[in-house]
Amino acid sequence: MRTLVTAKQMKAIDAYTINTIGVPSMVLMERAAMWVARAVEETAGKADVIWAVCGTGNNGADGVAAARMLHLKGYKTSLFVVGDPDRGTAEFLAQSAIARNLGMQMRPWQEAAGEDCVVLIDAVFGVGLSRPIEGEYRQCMEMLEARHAAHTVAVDIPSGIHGDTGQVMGMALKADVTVTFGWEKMGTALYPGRAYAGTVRVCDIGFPESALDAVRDQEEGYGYGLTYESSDLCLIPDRPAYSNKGTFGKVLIAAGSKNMCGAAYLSALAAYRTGAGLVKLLTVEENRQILQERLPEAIIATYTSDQLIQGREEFKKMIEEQMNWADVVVLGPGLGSEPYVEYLVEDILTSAFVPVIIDADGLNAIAGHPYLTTYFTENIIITPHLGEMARLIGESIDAVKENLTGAALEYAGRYGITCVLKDAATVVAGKDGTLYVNSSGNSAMAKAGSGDVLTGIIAGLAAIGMEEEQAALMGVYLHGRAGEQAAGKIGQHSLLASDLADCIGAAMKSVAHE
Ligand SMILES: NC(=O)C1=CN([C@@H]2O[C@H](COP(=O)(O)OP(=O)(O)OC[C@H]3O[C@@H](n4cnc5c(N)ncnc54)[C@H](O)[C@@H]3O)[C@@H](O)[C@H]2O)[C@@H](O)CC1
Ligand SMILES: [K+]
Repeated sequence: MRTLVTAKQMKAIDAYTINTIGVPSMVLMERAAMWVARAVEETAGKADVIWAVCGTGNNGADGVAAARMLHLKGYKTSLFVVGDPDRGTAEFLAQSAIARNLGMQMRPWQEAAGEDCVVLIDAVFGVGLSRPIEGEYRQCMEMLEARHAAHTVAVDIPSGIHGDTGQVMGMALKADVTVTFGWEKMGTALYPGRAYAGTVRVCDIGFPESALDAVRDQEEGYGYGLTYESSDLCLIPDRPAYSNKGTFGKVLIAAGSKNMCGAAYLSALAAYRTGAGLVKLLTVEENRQILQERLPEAIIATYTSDQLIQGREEFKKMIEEQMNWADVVVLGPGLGSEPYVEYLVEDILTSAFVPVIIDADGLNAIAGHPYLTTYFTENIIITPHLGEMARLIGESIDAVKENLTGAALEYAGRYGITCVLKDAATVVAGKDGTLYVNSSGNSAMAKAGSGDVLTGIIAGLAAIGMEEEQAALMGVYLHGRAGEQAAGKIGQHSLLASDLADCIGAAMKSVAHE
């Protein structure tokens, strides 16, 4: 499990370490610069020209210090400054004085035009970036972008990427390696920042772990972000030897509509592959035969759309019985948009007292009939993609994209539910402010049916005993791991959602304790 911090949190950690613990700011900076210099040395030869392009804040000061270290080791290092050097931070002024005392020239960035650069140290902005990049800064960064250095090392975060949201603030510089300090920044865990960062190295510069606790919950009102790694797969419960199919939970999947049964099939398959003991598909009568053929392991229960509208009370009773049977429910894949879907959603939400994972058309029904949110309980997990989230909150997709974590946290907090907001780096927000950013998976998973598999995985994990929020976090991670396994076998372009489901077992097999 790794911690992710926002820019504000990181600044508070800096301030606490310096002011309360008493580690001098320059000591932290010297360590930071050593890691940056080391990353440069891994690729630069003594004959290669290295540029350190530095803003006048502390990110720039890191850059100046790293350049000085490389200069002392005999590398051809040029120092360029963007912004007014006389108005730099105290650390920037101190680092500049040291560099000059050692005979280094600090030149305005405009003088770089016409010179060569093999390795670029990007130290224009760090986590202090707070507004779009314009004017001189933009001109400088455009010049750097056009220069196409063979290798770019970003200091802390690629300049131009927002430390909290990963958004490009007007423009940003692409890095091959980002050397970051203390903890990984939210802005390089989320896209597009993640695509700009290259390989992220988290380097220890002496922040004590206690700094994390000391500044927790400051400003934002919620804690740190987290992301899983391989070793966290061991959080998935064991399968006890003395057990039967009832031990591993019963999943009910309310999904599919006339001529649409693929989503229901994929969700059910994934729930079984994740370990559920019994999976029942609740769908329209037209789907019975094909689903029975595709997945004979599943129990099939059906209804007709007429039955639903005409005999509502009868229908409600049937739904209540199904809900009593289930340990976990999936609601939505492929349900379509017929008027009866609203009633189906209402009846399930009012009679289910177990975790309910709502996806796709289930969410669309809720977006179209907002009164349905009044039935939300803490058992609910919603799994919207960006478009579904935009519909749920009545915003544009772009607005959701600009602040994925904010949108997910706000919605989860407002209704006291778990919100899985699906994107290339999926975000999960819990009712109490848990914030997870996923690090597994790949673009091969961007295909129809992938979301249906995710609902099945989360349901499967809940069925084998994980608490709903944990099942959502782990489900997202495991889904990505299955995608990595499947793409490795089948290839990035050819992967199908069913391959993803079939690779869940291999992904789970990498559990440390197996
Ligand atoms: N002692 C410390 O405080 C440490 C700081 N560290 C470095 O310090 C960085 C943070 O430094 P700063 O807080 O000084 O901030 P930055 O160096 O990231 O940015 C400098 C300043 O630019 C201004 N600014 C923001 N957006 C702008 C825009 N669009 N156009 C023009 N100016 C803009 C802001 O006033 C900001 O304070 C970290 O990313 C890290 O690299 C590390 O050396 C670790 C230790
Ligand atoms: K930077």
